[in-house]
Amino acid sequence: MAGSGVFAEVIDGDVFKYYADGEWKKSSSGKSVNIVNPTTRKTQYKVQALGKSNLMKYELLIDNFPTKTCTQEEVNKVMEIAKAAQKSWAKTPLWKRAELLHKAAAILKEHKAPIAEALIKEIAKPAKDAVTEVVRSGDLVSYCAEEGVRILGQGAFLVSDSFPGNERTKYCLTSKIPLGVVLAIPPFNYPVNLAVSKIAPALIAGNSLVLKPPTQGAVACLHMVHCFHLAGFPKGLISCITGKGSEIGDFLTMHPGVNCISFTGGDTGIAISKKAGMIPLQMELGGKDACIVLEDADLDLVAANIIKGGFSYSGQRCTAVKVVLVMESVADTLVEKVKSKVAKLTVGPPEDDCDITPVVSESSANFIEGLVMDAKQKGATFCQEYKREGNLIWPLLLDHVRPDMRIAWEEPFGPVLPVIRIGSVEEGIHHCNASNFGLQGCVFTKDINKAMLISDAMETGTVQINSAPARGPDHFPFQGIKDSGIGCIRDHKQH
Ligand SMILES: NC(=O)C1=CN([C@@H]2O[C@H](COP(=O)(O)OP(=O)(O)OC[C@H]3O[C@@H](n4cnc5c(N)ncnc54)[C@H](OP(=O)(O)O)[C@@H]3O)[C@@H](O)[C@H]2O)C=CC1
Ligand SMILES: O=C(O)[C@H](O)COP(=O)(O)O
Repeated sequence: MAGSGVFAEVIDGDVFKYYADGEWKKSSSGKSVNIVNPTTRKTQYKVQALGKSNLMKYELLIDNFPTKTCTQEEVNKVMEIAKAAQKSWAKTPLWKRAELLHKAAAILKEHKAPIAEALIKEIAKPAKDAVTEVVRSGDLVSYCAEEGVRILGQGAFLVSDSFPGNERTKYCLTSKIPLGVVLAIPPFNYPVNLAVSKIAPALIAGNSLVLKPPTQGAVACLHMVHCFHLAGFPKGLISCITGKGSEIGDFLTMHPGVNCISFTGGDTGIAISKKAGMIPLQMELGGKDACIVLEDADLDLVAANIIKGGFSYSGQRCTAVKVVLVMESVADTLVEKVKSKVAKLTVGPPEDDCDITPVVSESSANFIEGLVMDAKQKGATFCQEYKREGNLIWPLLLDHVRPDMRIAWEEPFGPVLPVIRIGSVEEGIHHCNASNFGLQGCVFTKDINKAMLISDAMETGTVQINSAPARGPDHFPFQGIKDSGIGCIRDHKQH
């Protein structure tokens, strides 16, 4: 159970502690943030928080750090310690860094049950998917350790006479060096996996790491961090600061002690990019992944992939299929096939491992409902009746969606999928490229030549051919373009 057994020291009374300097601590702010269970809509957990009063002092802090409240001091201390810990970590042999990461991965996988439980309670992730997220995260940590040893173990040797006008009078040796303190901010939908995808590469490369977990998902993250603690990483190398992003986000992202920010989330990432100073940024942001369906496509395969791509974790994936662009001549058949599969999706609590579970928050459910009502008002065809109870929204396919509807462009992050009927492939590509997002997309056709041409024409980081968009397996390159991200490995088309 979360907060018990080896995790007992992570909690004090009913409030989870934050992690700094190799210890679990209570913030002297005396404040906590409630984590609301999306299913029961009641407080499930509490974590330490920076209070509003700290935020009011924020401007003064940015100027010259004169007025310190306790929690400001706590964060500053974390940054100071992280810097010091990084210096000696960078001198720790690569193989030793890898050894510790392998150990953390094993501990993480051993303790998957309580971490998965937190994912079920905090973000309503279906039970099996919650376990998968933890196991996949452990595997990713190990993979980073293995690859890191190889990649970081290599450098380059250059000689001067390979450049015109030079004699062989100079040699150049290069190797990869750490950045320093990396600030990692993952989103709610994969809090553990998208945290370790930042933590493991940063650590193997000799950086220290300050994690600001998403509020929904914070308890799962704290448990994950404890696995790194149990593995025996040096004090101060990893810290985990909890609190609402809206309250502590600016303070952290503009902190002078931070040397790199790795962020995954929504538009917040664009705001951070504008505010952060001249430091490397890695941004994995939203998407409006298009699924282009040609006349010759295997429609059973398409329907199965639309269900998997559009409705897994209730559509709360950046890589979810978020708009279907289907040729008019096969649209009726495809919509019927998808409709019959939607009818088979189970709807209910994550504990029962239902396909469709409550979305993360009431505000998220309200936002989704707003998109649905806009589409209704503008004449979209509802393939199912719209139904909502609390945060639980039944899966909904909207046919005959037109570009003047918000759902044609906006990311619902919920189990609602628009279908736009197109008269030509060019029309589909045009819609895809008119989006401000460019994360992934997919194309379904039996003609590989057409598939390659269309995937080249789609302005997205990745295009899957005859398969739904997906980030995993986790070692595949993953990069969004336009408003979907910067700073990751880019320009890959998967087939
Ligand atoms: N491209 C990709 O790889 C992925 C992208 N996403 C995208 O993430 C979004 C959904 O995730 P969601 O968690 O709602 O995204 P948000 O952008 O709302 O939040 C992401 C993280 O940022 C924190 N945060 C909030 N405000 C600030 C701030 N001012 N400064 C710094 N940090 C802040 C949040 O903390 P708190 O929770 O406390 O508010 C959370 O940890 C979708 O748009 C989705 O497409 C999701 C997964 C993968
Ligand atoms: O939010 C997301 O979409 C995750 O990064 C998805 O990972 P997956 O596509 O491998 O499930």
